[in-house]
Amino acid sequence: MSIEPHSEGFVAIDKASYGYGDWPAIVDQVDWTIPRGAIHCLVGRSGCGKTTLLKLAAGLLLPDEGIVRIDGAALREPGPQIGFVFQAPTLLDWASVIDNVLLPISLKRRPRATDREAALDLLKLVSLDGYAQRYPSELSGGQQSRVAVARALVTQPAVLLLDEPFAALDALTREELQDDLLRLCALHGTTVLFVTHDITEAVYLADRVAVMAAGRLHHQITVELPRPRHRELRYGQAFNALCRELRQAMDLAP
Ligand SMILES: Nc1ncnc2c1ncn2[C@@H]1O[C@H](COP(=O)(O)OP(=O)(O)OP(=O)(O)O)[C@@H](O)[C@H]1O
Repeated sequence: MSIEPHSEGFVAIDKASYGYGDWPAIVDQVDWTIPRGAIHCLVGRSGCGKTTLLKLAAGLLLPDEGIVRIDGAALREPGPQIGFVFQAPTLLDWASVIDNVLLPISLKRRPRATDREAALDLLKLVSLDGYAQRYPSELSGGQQSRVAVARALVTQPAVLLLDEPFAALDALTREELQDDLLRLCALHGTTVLFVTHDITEAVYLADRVAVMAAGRLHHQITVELPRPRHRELRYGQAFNALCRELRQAMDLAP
């Protein structure tokens, strides 16, 4: 299947290539656009270049060729319009949960009462009501991931980039966090690019899923399942057919 860029995109990756040092390109001529408020997932085998593409979309790396645009403006460095969630929650052990959530703000200025209220609201939305004064070591892995999601959203970024954020969690906790994420992103109209190894996670979350192999996007599927999404969806025929199609695309990719 050929990959046609959409004519409009809030996140627009245009013929982007990137190689580390003198090595061959790890991301190779990738075109991808994500409309405002859409959730796109990227799947692919280990080492195919997913994280590198995500770093290009975050402005953490600059493409050797091509360009990344956010809302029409060329991306030259990470900015407040972009939130990032990594695979490990990377919380500060010595700071309370609320101070961890407020970190992106306190790196720039003193948090105000309204920032604290926003952080407490986010904690409520990720089922951590009453945990604000706890410390990361007192939380389970799933709770730490919830704090990391709240922290990424505290500045209300227009774009949220996630790199296998729930990979280390058990299946039930992962499903709960997927629901939390969908709820939060729908609330703020956040545009999302989510990297995962998990085909069912990709289909459950996404409007569109791309398969990456050897630095290129080889296949894309549109997920036309209704929103808001509910757990029962995972047992339906349409859901399973999409998972099968994605699996086949991954098997066929070089
Ligand atoms: N800083 C770096 N310097 C040199 N090579 C790198 C660097 N970071 C990544 N690579 C190489 O780039 C390739 C793609 O890495 P990347 O992390 O983008 O893959 P990935 O698809 O996210 O993998 P995974 O699913 O295992 O996280 C790999 O071969 C990796 O060894």
